[in-house]
Amino acid sequence: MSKDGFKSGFVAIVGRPNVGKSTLMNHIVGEKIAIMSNKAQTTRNKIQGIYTTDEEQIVFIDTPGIHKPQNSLGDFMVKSALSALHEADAIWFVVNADEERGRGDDFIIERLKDVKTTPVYLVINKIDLVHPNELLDIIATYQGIEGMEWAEVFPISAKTGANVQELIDNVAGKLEAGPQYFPADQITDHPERFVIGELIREKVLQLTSQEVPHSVAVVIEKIERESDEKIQIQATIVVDRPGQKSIIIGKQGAVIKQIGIRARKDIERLLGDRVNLTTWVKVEERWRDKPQALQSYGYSAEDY
Ligand SMILES: Nc1nc2c(ncn2[C@@H]2O[C@H](COP(=O)(O)OP(=O)(O)OP(=O)(O)O)[C@@H](O)[C@H]2O)c(=O)[nH]1
Repeated sequence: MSKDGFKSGFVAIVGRPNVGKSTLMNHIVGEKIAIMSNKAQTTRNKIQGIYTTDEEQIVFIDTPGIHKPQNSLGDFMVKSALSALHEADAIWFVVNADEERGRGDDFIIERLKDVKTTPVYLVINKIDLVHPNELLDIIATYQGIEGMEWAEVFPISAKTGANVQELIDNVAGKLEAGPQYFPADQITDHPERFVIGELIREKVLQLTSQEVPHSVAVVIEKIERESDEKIQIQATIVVDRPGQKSIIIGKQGAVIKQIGIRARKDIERLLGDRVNLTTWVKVEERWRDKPQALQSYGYSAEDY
């Protein structure tokens, strides 16, 4: 649900193995991570954790494609990892204060140089293991790298929590107004389901301007892997008047076709896979008055 003044966005966390990404996630979102990482890996760009307050929601994503040596990657993997980075609102590049900058770090920095539009944070973790006097020298080894500019530099300790809240607050300050993609306390088997619905809903609203009220609901009926590189998604757009249905469908289906094309592009970026999206429009009169309908469309009664 969109709330007035609510902000949301996506933060991609990258860094070579063992720098403490999971520990950082754990510190930020606690137990929820265990639930997230137990989920079958249907997507390549995994949602790692979700941080929600009354004012904002940050969805943390992992882009495994960027961590692997290039020769073992298909073009598609690289592209999808990179497009996820471009689409994120911020990137946290996590390094280890206790170890020298190495090839694994440089490999990722090379990829990050291509990301021009998203702010990249240098997050120096494990500062509890080094003397504060050493910090400036450590930071210096990451500065002045040609073609790489850090939007912010944050020394932290994921283990003790030092400076982590400051890091979160800083990135939250950069987010734009947006919907609460996930319920604050509920992580489902398919955490992407809600976001996918919101992406489709957004396209409906964009393409029908004022003619279709914000109350339109999108139900994701099915998310199924069709092949190694393709996911089948079936969505139903629910409206409460036949007139709205014809607006959404448009002349000879022109509008619904555009909705599908635009939503599919965004969903592909989110999931890092190709998507086959089918959308239906259904009229359910006064669905918002029916508690049962509300529940099946993913809203709880308190939302209205
Ligand atoms: N002292 C200290 N140890 C830390 C800190 N953050 C993480 N560690 C330790 O570093 C090790 C690696 O941490 P992980 O969180 O598993 O690292 P990761 O980056 O998620 O590693 P991969 O899952 O392999 O990518 C663990 O033993 C952590 O306990 C920190 O701030 N200080």
